[in-house]
Amino acid sequence: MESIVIAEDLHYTYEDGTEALRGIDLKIKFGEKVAVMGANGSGKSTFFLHLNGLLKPQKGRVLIDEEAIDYSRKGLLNVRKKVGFVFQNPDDQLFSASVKQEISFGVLNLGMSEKEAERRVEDIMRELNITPFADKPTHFLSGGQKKRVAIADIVVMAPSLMILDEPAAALDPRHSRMINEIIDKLSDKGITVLLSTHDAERALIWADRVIVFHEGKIAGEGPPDAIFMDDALLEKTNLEKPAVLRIFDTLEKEGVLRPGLKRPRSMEELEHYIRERKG
Ligand SMILES: Nc1ncnc2c1ncn2[C@@H]1O[C@H](COP(=O)(O)OP(=O)(O)OP(=O)(O)O)[C@@H](O)[C@H]1O
Repeated sequence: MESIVIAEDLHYTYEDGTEALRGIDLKIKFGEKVAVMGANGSGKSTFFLHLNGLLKPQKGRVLIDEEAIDYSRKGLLNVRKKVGFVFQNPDDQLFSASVKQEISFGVLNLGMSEKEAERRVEDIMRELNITPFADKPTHFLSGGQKKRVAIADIVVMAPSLMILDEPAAALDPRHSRMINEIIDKLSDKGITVLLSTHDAERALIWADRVIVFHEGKIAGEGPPDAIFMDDALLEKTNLEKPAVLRIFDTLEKEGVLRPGLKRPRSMEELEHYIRERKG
């Protein structure tokens, strides 16, 4: 089985007449790291809500693990075991009294023994550096701590696919770094990760594939270095070219770097090219 997600011709219009999705066709492979980009209101969140059955397409269909979503109660439970969704705002997700109760809630409902559930919860809390505030009420946590708990809440359920809606939004640089490291660990565990972000630099470094939403459709998709060199696409969809590619472009055009070098994904790679040239 190679696709964890198949979306076929998804259409969705909200009650007030907003056409949020206007024909989305997409496949996501197991283990892929996918960044979903696009302006505010382009349909990213609406699309995500279709992948765990929170919204049902008005036209088209979604297959998870190559099976069409069954929207019965039992079918949705089955989908939600496979697809974990981390909301943009943790306050929409966290509702238990303490951090530990919050993270335990879902696993206890999976029907495993209390001992096994406890072990999983302890492991995840250690891994995500949550143990020091395990007994705190969730509403007293800082934004960065809440975000980690919201992620732990989902990882503990061992989903095949994790969807994160702007995971680093509103976090300071240290906490964004922490979240990025956690996301790397998810991929290392073999979890397919789909995230929305406005951070082009991060998408360039991290993603296997970037998918660009525009007015409820997919305006472009491909490896990040190709997407971010497509000036017409960037212009149309209001995306910024990452600084590292802008500088690389200029250095190449000005003859500072020899032509034909592979496009760098990070400032470190670009620095390496510049140093190599001197030496
Ligand atoms: N509950 C709702 N009722 C009516 N319209 C909605 C609702 N939720 C979203 N929309 C509209 O649907 C369109 C797509 O919104 P969506 O939240 O999917 O975009 P997005 O790409 O995730 O945006 P952002 O980057 O701001 O999170 C927008 O025009 C939005 O105003």
